[in-house]
Amino acid sequence: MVLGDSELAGIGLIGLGTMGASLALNIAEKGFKIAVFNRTTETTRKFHAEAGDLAAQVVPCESLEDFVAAIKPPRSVIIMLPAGDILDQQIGVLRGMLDADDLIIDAGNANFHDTNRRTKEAKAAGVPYLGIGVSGGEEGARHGPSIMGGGARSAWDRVSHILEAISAKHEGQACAQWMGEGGSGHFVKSVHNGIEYADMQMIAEVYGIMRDGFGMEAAQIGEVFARWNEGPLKSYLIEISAEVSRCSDAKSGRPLLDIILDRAGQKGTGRWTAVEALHLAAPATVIEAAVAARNLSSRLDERKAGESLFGAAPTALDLDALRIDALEQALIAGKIVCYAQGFGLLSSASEAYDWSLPLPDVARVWRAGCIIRSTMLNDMADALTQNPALNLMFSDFFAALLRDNEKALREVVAVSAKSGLPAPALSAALAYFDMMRTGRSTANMIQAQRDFFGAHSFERFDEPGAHHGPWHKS
Ligand SMILES: NC(=O)C1=CN([C@@H]2O[C@H](COP(=O)(O)OP(=O)(O)OC[C@H]3O[C@@H](n4cnc5c(N)ncnc54)[C@H](OP(=O)(O)O)[C@@H]3O)[C@@H](O)[C@H]2O)C=CC1
Ligand SMILES: O=C(CO)[C@H](O)[C@H](O)COP(=O)(O)O
Repeated sequence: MVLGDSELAGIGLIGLGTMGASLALNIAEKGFKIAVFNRTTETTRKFHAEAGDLAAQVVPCESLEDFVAAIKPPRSVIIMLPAGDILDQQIGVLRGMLDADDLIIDAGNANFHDTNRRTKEAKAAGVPYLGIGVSGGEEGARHGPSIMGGGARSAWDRVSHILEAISAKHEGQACAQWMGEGGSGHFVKSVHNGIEYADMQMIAEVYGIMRDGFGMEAAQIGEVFARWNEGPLKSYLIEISAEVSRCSDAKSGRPLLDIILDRAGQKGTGRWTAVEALHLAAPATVIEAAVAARNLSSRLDERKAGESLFGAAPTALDLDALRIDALEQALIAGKIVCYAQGFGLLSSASEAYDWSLPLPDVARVWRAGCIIRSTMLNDMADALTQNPALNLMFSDFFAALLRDNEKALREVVAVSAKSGLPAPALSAALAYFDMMRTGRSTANMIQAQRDFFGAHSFERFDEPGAHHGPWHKS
């Protein structure tokens, strides 16, 4: 296939799966001619055949050679494949066919350590590389995702007009931004996903209280979520929780939610976030609890064995013991804590990796297009603009909101604990809140124990320096 100059595409995309296909159509729709390639040729043909009016903007390629030849140099190529070795293999093959100034953009989810490595490898080879996080699922990719860029600024500037054009807009502002060097964009996306896990888990916990504690039907629960979506919790995840709760199964006529197996999948992004939080000693306990809850959910047989052994927890709640409103308020408080931890983690990483992550801009980029978009993120952007270094929980706006809702979080965690209804993420949020407002903690006991068994020393309130105890060991 030999194309004339005017027929060449301005950009290329490899991987026409859920995200890649939607992103390619979005790019085409915004007026950029795009060459596409997919491992399975049939998918490329089908994609082009179904592109409708946009087909003219798409150059379908059945070989990588044709794909490379179809893009105008210096080329920009987006790769939208599963994370890991697959990506390294694709980069390896592609790089061998590209020119030195051709830009490769990994737009899939990636462990930021891998992106750091790939960026270094690209730099050593003198070729440009970007790792960008894209959020919004299939719909977002098609009509406007949130985009978190990472890599050399000069490489970002080459394609920023395209990425901004295809991104979601919040009050006219593009939700696409360069976050910093190397793997920073993928790190921000990873934390986005960690927060996504935590938001989803906390919603699932209040769903459990309504289902198992209050004995509410899925449709009734859906009405509650829909109502909450008109208040401070207004967000995409609450909106879709209402929708999935109200959905019926065509086959059985039952609520679809009631026949979905309670075993959560995961592709690893939440785990990457939790692992990195531990690595950086940044408390992200709500995210960690959410990742653990997914891991635990997959142990279906073990959970069933546990139920046979210990009996299911007594779950029936006295409706008077808890108000539905308290669940909404608990979610508000839990959400604030979770985001405070998420932004704290970003701040720790920014310092550790010398990134200068623009935290207010992270909040801004998350306001539209992405899975965790919510009205609260607008207030977070404002609070972080005032003071990006301050724990979000301590900002005037969120401190006031926490004061109003903390009691309900405590009430919900206490009642669920007493009733045997698991609420690990909400409990983690409450424990963090309580620890963060305890000036005199119990770590003096830990220090004494450490010094006792390992001569690790401790500090004193009344004297500087390192001290040892007069421990009498037998
Ligand atoms: N789904 C989502 O909501 C989101 C996904 N992402 C990320 O986007 C990326 C793509 O995800 P998604 O579109 O959902 O995935 P899909 O499973 O829908 O598509 C995967 C794509 O990768 C191709 N592929 C798989 N294995 C190979 C291989 N060994 N060599 C070459 N091509 C291969 C597939 O080609 P073939 O047709 O030949 O199988 C297909 O085009 C991932 O990194 C994911 O984490 C990011 C944000 C949201
Ligand atoms: O990045 C995403 C959303 O933002 C993807 O949908 C991702 O796959 C979600 O993570 P998991 O599969 O682990 O639930």
